Amino acid sequence: MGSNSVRREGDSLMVGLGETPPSTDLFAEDLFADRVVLVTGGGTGIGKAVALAFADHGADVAVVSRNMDHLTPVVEEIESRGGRAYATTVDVREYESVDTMTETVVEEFGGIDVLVNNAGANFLTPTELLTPNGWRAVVGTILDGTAYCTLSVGEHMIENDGGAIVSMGATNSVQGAPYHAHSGAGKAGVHNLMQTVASEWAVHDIRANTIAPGIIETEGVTEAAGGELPEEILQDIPAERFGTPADCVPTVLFLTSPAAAYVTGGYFAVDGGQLLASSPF
Ligand SMILES: CCCCCCC/C=C/C(=O)SCCNC(=O)CCNC(=O)[C@H](O)C(C)(C)COP(=O)(O)OP(=O)(O)OC[C@H]1O[C@@H](n2cnc3c(N)ncnc32)[C@H](O)[C@@H]1OP(=O)(O)O
Ligand SMILES: NC(=O)C1=CN([C@@H]2O[C@H](COP(=O)(O)OP(=O)(O)OC[C@H]3O[C@@H](n4cnc5c(N)ncnc54)[C@H](OP(=O)(O)O)[C@@H]3O)[C@@H](O)[C@H]2O)C=CC1
Repeated sequence: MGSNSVRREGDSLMVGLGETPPSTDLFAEDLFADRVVLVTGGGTGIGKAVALAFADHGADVAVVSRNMDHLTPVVEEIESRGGRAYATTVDVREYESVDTMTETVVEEFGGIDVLVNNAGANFLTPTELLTPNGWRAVVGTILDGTAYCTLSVGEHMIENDGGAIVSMGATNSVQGAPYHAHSGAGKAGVHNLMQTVASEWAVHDIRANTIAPGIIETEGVTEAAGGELPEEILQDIPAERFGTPADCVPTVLFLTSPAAAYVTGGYFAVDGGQLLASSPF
């Protein structure tokens, strides 16, 4: 535990930089009762943790991605906890596929109240080695995918009296950094898109916000980093640890709940302080 933590022994509601408690210790059990939540990339990593948490708070949850093998276990897990869940495949880079996904989920659950644009892709590469296809694979998933899901589900939300959208950005969108040309540009676009949507769709009772995870330990980021997260990175993280999917969950739940009714167009880093400047001394 870092020296800046305030923590009492055995107290799960500590305030500080320790572990994030399970959302069920923080939010009402029925916070999302009668709500339908769609999580893209909901079969792995952060998306899976978010999908399970929404279900724990009463939501009907749809998880979508390209590969059913990732999704089926999440549906089974939610159903085993007594919730309702549904999975369907989608490639968020293809608008037709996205529109079919929206129709299918609306047909299954009768509507969509919350959209979590979580599907993502990344790999690290020197910019001069980035091929047009590599650019498209990443920017197509991050930016086109977020835009297509927002347009398709947004149309439905506009017709149906509102909703809340949260998109996963990344701290690498704030300033350029080596090996992130595609990912950084795509994530910057995601935040800008959420701000525009927030400004235009407030009249439709739709809120849109961006969450920027720092480095969250998942199989996806480990693969994107080339198989291992270098420990040296921890020197730049005041919390002195990598994040976990559980660290991202409460911010997603807060931003899509009525507690955030006046919060839209925002950018929320969940990064253990990674974006803060390092000491000049
Ligand atoms: C160390 C700290 C890192 C901090 C990063 C923090 C910011 C963000 C983090 C995250 O987003 S973590 C989550 C990442 N999760 C994933 O990436 C999971 C999904 N990943 C994928 O789907 C693939 O890895 C993919 C490559 C991103 C997409 O796969 P797809 O099947 O669509 O494409 P391919 O046909 O395999 O390849 C397309 C194109 O891209 C080139 N390419 C793929 N991998 C690499 C690589 N590691 N290095 C360089 N180039 C790569 C591939 O060669 C193809 O291009 P062409 O050869 O056809 O020109
Ligand atoms: N982990 C981290 O350190 C950070 C993560 N983020 C962002 O958070 C989000 C989740 O990251 P994380 O959990 O680590 O990543 P994962 O790799 O675990 O998750 C990515 C998910 O996106 C899905 N996906 C990828 N491409 C597509 C596509 N074309 N269509 C539909 N679904 C797709 C994948 O499922 P499938 O293969 O079945 O399609 C997978 O479930 C991403 O947006 C990521 O960029 C941002 C900053 C840091």
